[in-house]
Amino acid sequence: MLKRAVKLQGGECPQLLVKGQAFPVKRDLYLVGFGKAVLGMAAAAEEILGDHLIQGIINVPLGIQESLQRAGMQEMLLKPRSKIQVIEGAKNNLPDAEALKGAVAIQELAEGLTADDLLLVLISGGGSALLPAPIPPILLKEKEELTKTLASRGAAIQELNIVRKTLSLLKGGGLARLAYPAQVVSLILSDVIGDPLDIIASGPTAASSHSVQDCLQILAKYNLLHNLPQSVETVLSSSPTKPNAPEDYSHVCNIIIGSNTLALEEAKRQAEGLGYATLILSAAICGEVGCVATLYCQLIWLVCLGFAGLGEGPLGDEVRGNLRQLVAELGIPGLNLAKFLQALRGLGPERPVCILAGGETTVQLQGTGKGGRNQELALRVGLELHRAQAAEVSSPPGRCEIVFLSGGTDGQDGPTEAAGAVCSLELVDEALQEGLDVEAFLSNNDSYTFFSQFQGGHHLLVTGLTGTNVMDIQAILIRATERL
Ligand SMILES: Nc1ncnc2c1ncn2[C@@H]1O[C@H](COP(=O)(O)OP(=O)(O)OP(=O)(O)O)[C@@H](O)[C@H]1O
Ligand SMILES: O=C(O)[C@H](O)CO
Repeated sequence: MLKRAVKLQGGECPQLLVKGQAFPVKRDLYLVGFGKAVLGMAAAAEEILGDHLIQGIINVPLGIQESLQRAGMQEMLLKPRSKIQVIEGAKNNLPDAEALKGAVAIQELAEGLTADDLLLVLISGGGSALLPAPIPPILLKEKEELTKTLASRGAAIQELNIVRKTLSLLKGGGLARLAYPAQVVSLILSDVIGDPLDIIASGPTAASSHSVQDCLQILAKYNLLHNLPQSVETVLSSSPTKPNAPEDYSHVCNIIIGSNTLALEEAKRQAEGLGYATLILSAAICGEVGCVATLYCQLIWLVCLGFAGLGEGPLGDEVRGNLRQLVAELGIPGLNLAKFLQALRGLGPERPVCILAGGETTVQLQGTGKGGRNQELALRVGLELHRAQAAEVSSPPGRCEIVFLSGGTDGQDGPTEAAGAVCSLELVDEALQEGLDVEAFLSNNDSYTFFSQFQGGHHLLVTGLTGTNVMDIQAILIRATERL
């Protein structure tokens, strides 16, 4: 994605070109980065920048270089004798001493820049844990404990990162302020619904749209306000001790070079190239995984009804009513369901249909099994389709072939080596023939174990680390299997 967005134009005064915007490289070009996908971004950037790059520092997840090396993904690794220093840390996405060391090094580099320098900042998901910079006297351990407790109490990423920004020297625009007066150009892979610049990796180069009040409200919401460490009380009660620097961000340009929306648009182009009539439902799918599975099943049923010429009848009306209720329950931001359903009406059985969507579901873990939200979603869709078919007491209206895929774009899904999984209408029956009870696996959140066993693991989606991280993607393929 970075190679598509970034070019360097040489000459008397080199220009960094990013998605049509030009930034003069007046003197020296520096690079910093932090996030799960930043190593691959830095490898691409290094190739483009060549000798123009003076120095770089990137903070990446512990062990990522070794795992990419083992996977033979050389294009995601820096060249030998690279000018970019790599610091690995934040094991299990939690800030640690190594990540703190890297954050200090990045802070020192930024503070030393002049008005003639250009700082390229590479940001991706996982960046918050990889750029810890607690405002003194807050200790790293205190900040880590606070954010871990918030997460365990169900705080959304937006809430987590508002608290992180308030307690950080570098988040919430702090890095950009420290880099002043250098030109700052941030290249961002968004892993947050809606691509909010000041929430992605806690917005180190974006003006924060939140206040200490917002932070206090979040801490109160999760019953944390009255047992905070003294250091956190001190910071919250005094005006944030950010370095004196201009409040304006005219020296900063934040550019999203990868997002779920961009990924879905590319997937749409690919699907249409394969002959599918393709629609994008949303890049903001959110909510409990079971409810989202029901939403997808109802959508699939509506397409099958349409193929059978029953879409405009009472059955179709019933399904559309269910969809409106589910979308309202999930609270999917920006989804215009009426417009989507209107577009769906235009699809007939003469062409196979592809429905694309993306975002991040939530899974309330009840069991002790192994899995991820994408594998769980695929298994739940398989079960929902089976139940809908049983309720229809026949095969789906109009005899359709259905395939559902859900995958994490970073190539990982939960603590497994799978990125996600694929299911079909026949999954539950075929599993039963192998003695596998889908409901039992789901009740134990054990989707990985199921897909590893079912049909020799062929329904597991295993991509390896992809070098990007723009949340999760779902693809639904529906084909009429007989002339209607
Ligand atoms: N056994 C399981 N079954 C279903 N979902 C699980 C299971 N174990 C963990 N999860 C879910 O996986 C999610 C963690 O996924 P993952 O490790 O891919 O990190 P992530 O949240 O996607 O991080 P990033 O956004 O940086 O990639 C958690 O939200 C958790 O609910
Ligand atoms: O690092 C983070 O804050 C999350 O991945 C959201 O960007």
